[in-house]
Amino acid sequence: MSSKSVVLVINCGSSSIKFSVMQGNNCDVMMSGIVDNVGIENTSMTIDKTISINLKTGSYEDALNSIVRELEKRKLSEAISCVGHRIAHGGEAFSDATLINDEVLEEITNVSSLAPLHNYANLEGIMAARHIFPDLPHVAVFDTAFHQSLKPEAYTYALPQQYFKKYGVRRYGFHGTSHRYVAQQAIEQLGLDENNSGIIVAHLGNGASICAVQNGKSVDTSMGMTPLEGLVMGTRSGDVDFGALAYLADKTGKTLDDLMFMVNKESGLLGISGLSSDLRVLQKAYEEGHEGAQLAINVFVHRLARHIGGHAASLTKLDALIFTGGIGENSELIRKLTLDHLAVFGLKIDDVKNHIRRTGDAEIVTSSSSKVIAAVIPTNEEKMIALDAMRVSSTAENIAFA
Ligand SMILES: Nc1ncnc2c1ncn2[C@@H]1O[C@H](COP(=O)(O)OP(=O)(O)O)[C@@H](O)[C@H]1O
Ligand SMILES: CC(=O)OP(=O)(O)O
Ligand SMILES: [Mg+2]
Repeated sequence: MSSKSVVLVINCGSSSIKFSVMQGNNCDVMMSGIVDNVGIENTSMTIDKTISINLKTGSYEDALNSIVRELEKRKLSEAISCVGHRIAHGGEAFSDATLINDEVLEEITNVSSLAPLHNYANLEGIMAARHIFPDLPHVAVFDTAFHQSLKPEAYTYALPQQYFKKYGVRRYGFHGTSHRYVAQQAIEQLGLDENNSGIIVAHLGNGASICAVQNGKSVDTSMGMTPLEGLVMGTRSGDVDFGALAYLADKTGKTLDDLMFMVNKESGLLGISGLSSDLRVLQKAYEEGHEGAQLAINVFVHRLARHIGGHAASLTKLDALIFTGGIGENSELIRKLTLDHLAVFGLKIDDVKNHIRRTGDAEIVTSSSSKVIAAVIPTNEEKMIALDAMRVSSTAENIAFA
């Protein structure tokens, strides 16, 4: 491997580290993997979806060191030129990817209580990686950055303004790296005009959100101050009347922590179906007539369609609706039910195109008479993070990526 020509991308979750090593010139993936159960029992690493290794349970740094040993075996660690880190929340401080230094770390720490489930783990990853690779540039890529273009009317909660001014309580939005990547791909692959286009991206994974993209910029999004607002998700409730939760607290004696756990971990597809948060399981049960699975999928689709309709109102025109994420890319059923629900916008699904296996490029799933195009575009957050890491570190450190 030629010297300094690859990028390491790290995404530290609450108990996992996802990583990718990419070639700097074309972002081809040379190695990728995940360490599961970091800091708990049964820590294990899976590499390239095929190799499974049991690890001694330890800290994030121990887990990262195990990853580095695997990189060394493949003679990749010497070639790393920069490290890109996914950070969920950047608050109002960051509207673009940023080279990490002590000041930036402090800023990230300051906003981390806004997304505690994600940011503290992200921070642990940065600390460990900086310790292991002290001489490399580390770049933070924020989920929230793409949504910093939202106007006050889109990000303001109708609460007393003092809470925004004093505590930063406002909508921030998430999955921005995915929305940005997919919107760029949609403009390129569907031949849209970057300066006159309206796109809605539906990122549907375990976490799910909608983004309205006008002329390449985010103008509205369904997640809020935390990644809880908006769509029905695997285990998250999405929108719910706060009055309902206050009533529940009163009736059951549940504390705020109990309720936070319920709406984040026990709700969504899992809570409604009583069966699973995994859409593959629910689809099978739906076909077999399981009432909970049918209700969960119907509520998911209803909420999704309603948010798509609402987000369309934040655009000046609607050219395309793009499905992405594990569900958006793979679930023929969810796309079919959602597009049928959206007939009011003149969307018409083509069942044959919707059924065709995905290839990696934009694939249109609507018929030629549909007033709006709907397409599937696979997301690639890791690639976007790698591109950002190279862009930011090459400017800052004068590195050329061959
Ligand atoms: N072939 C498939 N058909 C339907 N749903 C799928 C399929 N493959 C993955 N999914 C769903 O995608 C979701 C996970 O999405 P993903 O984007 O991988 O999640 P994460 O947000 O954790 O990255 C799960 O609900 C899973 O059931
Ligand atoms: C912000 C967020 O919801 O992320 P994820 O989908 O990875 O949970
Ligand atoms: Mg994902």
